[in-house]
Amino acid sequence: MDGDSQVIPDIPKGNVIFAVPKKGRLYEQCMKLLLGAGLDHIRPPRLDIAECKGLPVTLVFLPAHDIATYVGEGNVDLGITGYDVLQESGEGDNVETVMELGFGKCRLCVQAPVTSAIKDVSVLAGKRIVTSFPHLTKKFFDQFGDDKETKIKYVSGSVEAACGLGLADAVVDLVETGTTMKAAGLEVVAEVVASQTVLIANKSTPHRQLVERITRRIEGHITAERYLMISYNVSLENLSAAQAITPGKRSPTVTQLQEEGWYAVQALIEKKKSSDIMDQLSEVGATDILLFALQNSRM
Ligand SMILES: Nc1ncnc2c1ncn2[C@@H]1O[C@H](COP(=O)(O)OP(=O)(O)OP(=O)(O)O)[C@@H](O)[C@H]1O
Ligand SMILES: O=P(O)(O)OC[C@H]1O[C@H](OP(=O)(O)OP(=O)(O)O)[C@H](O)[C@@H]1O
Repeated sequence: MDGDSQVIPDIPKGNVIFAVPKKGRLYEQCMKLLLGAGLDHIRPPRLDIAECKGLPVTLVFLPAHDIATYVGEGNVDLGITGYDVLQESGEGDNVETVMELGFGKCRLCVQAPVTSAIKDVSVLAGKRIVTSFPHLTKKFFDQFGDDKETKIKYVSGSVEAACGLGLADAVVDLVETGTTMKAAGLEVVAEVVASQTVLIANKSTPHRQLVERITRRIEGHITAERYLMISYNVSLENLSAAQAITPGKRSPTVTQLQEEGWYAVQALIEKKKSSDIMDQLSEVGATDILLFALQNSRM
């Protein structure tokens, strides 16, 4: 891959080119992630390109739906987009999924009007389907054989409106909470693919070391967001019960206190389980239970 892009000029030679969504659903969380990973940058007004401070990384802001194609074709080294977009792009052979990022979770589903009461998705083979994911949709309906050629039409957004407007018998669209689907009088008939946001890299990037460094930074930030450090004191007789509640990522740190028969324990715990864990520790006799946020981490 050629480091100096033909797509956007003025990219310093040797820089990693990292594509992130320029707007839409994933934008805010991607910006938070970049900041947390120390990829500080200033984006000049109206420009879709920014240099990172202190690292040879150029950010390019692109539509989420195009990012897998750029990474697959090698114009860009690294990218953040939905797993659904990666699958739709057909670039799986050229792109490595480096890491799942834990947000943007949704399901690409075949949806039909509730009034049609379709339970078996195969009855939609050969019918009119509207979607923003035509390749995945074709692949899905191909399982029912070539004889029933399903008529797949692409629209760029508001897919849920297609049945009500008479353009489609069913749609293939994303579902998260189901609010959009229900409001349009649709229901899920089948799941095509489950998705979340992923960090992807071109398999032949010449910047492997820098890509790995950025990956470790993002991983460190995600761990710091997902975990808390808990610390407590516990007597020897209750130590093993308490340790079983807080096994830590590898193992808890156990230190003997000056007071005979008492120990201080520190361990990482999942943020979402922290209240339950504190209750359980208290129940097995732990005292002085404290929780600390992590600023950042490297595992
Ligand atoms: N409701 C949702 N919940 C969770 N993730 C979603 C949802 N809708 C979309 N996504 C994820 O975000 C990605 C980008 O979707 P989005 O609708 O923001 O597209 P866009 O092209 O970036 O923006 P826009 O539609 O505003 O042009 C999707 O491919 C999917 O992975
Ligand atoms: O299950 P829900 O929580 O309702 O989310 C699903 C909706 O979110 C996305 O659309 P978005 O709002 O991004 O707009 P779009 O239709 O223009 O893509 C997706 O295409 C669905 O329509």
